[in-house]
Amino acid sequence: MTATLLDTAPAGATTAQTRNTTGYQSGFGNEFATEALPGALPVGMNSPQRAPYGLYAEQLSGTAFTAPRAHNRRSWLYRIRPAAMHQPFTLLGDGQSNGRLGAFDEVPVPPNQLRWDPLPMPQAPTDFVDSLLTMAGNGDCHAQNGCAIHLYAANRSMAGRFFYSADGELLIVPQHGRLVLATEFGVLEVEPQEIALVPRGCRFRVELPDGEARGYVCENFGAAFQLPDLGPIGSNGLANPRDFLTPHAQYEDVEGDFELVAKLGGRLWRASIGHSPLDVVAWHGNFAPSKYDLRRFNTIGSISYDHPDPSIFLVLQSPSDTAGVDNIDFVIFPPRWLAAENTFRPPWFHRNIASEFMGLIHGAYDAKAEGFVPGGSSLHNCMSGHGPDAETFEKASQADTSRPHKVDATMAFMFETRLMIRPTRFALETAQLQSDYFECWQGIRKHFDPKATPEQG
Ligand SMILES: O=C(O)Cc1cc(O)ccc1O
Ligand SMILES: [Fe+2]
Repeated sequence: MTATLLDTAPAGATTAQTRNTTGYQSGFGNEFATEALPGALPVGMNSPQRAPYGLYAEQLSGTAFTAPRAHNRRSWLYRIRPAAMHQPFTLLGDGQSNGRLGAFDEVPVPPNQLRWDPLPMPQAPTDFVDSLLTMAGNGDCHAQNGCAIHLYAANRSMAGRFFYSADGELLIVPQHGRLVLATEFGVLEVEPQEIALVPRGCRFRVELPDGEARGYVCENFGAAFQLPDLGPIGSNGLANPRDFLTPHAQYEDVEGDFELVAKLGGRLWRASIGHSPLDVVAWHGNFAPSKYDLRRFNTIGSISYDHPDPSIFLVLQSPSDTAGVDNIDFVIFPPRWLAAENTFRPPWFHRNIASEFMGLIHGAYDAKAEGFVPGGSSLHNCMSGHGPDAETFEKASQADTSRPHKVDATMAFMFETRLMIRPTRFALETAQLQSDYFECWQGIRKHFDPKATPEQG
């Protein structure tokens, strides 16, 4: 958390739009320092009377000024024009993309298990921001707790348009198609099986190098995601800090009739802006976007008996004010060996205090034989009974557990939250909702035989 890394673009990189191809800076939440022009970062102070190259110095804070040092996040940006320079914001349409965004307090929360097919790709040209569709959420962005869970399915790059969310940090989980996130801090390229973290307030544009893209977004209203403590696991394992990659500074010196879209209070706002806000020539600090390849996760599991709690698959946590009870846990189910002996190896039947929104990036999920497809979603709310479907139960309860088995070619994930997850009206009314999901448990057979010996199970 303390390394200071300084990188400088090669001298002469003074084109209006720099394109940095030197990769990324490594480490989760490091004190980074990066400049696209040599000497653009002031030395020894943050706010000199005149910043180098005629740049404006601007601080972006991600935590309260007085937050404990270990949690304090802020960056200093040296930019061509300050972020304040834009026309006044007005609501973008109805501020909710015609009801597609936000509003997870409109319908009662059903205790039913819910599952959805993937969103179809749009017919009309639709960029990332316009495509955002809220499936569920909880807490309150005004109170900075809880989250919103959105899907995106876009077929057009954002052009002359920039976006930021003041409501929350964005955890973007691509499922289909790559994304180029051109941010104030530099450029992140992410593909399915990678994730991106965009800090609250960070302005960015989403380009689609494959022409279309689909995925999931968890908008974290609460404390920024952090790596979990490892306890007895030791000093390595799960998601290793060095695998989080942050861009080098990269700037655009471009003027035009552009649009800045802001999300605040669950509404979208638009302002005209006469220049690209991606004009940060140098920055330093620990509040910056990053990406992480989920395939680098060091999965740890049972090598004796019993299926472990899914907290063993925790990638990132947004803590709440209660220790160990997170606002959000981001958990993955990556390829792994199952070795537990005499054990029912897939996820067990369960009801949890926490609520679970799941997505599938590719492959199949080991608790469901069919119906949970890549790009699809499921929601099992607080105390809703769920677990393996009938087919999975029959197979796994008869399987040979004397040998390890590889769960391969899969990547599922879960946004698990402390608060119950409230689906939107859209989520409950869309044709993608699988009305027959409950059927997957109806074929479960009664095996109970009070005359059997206990060993016969
Ligand atoms: O419901 C699910 O499939 C997620 C899950 C997986 C697991 O291995 C244990 C508990 C749990 O909620
Ligand atoms: Fe579960």
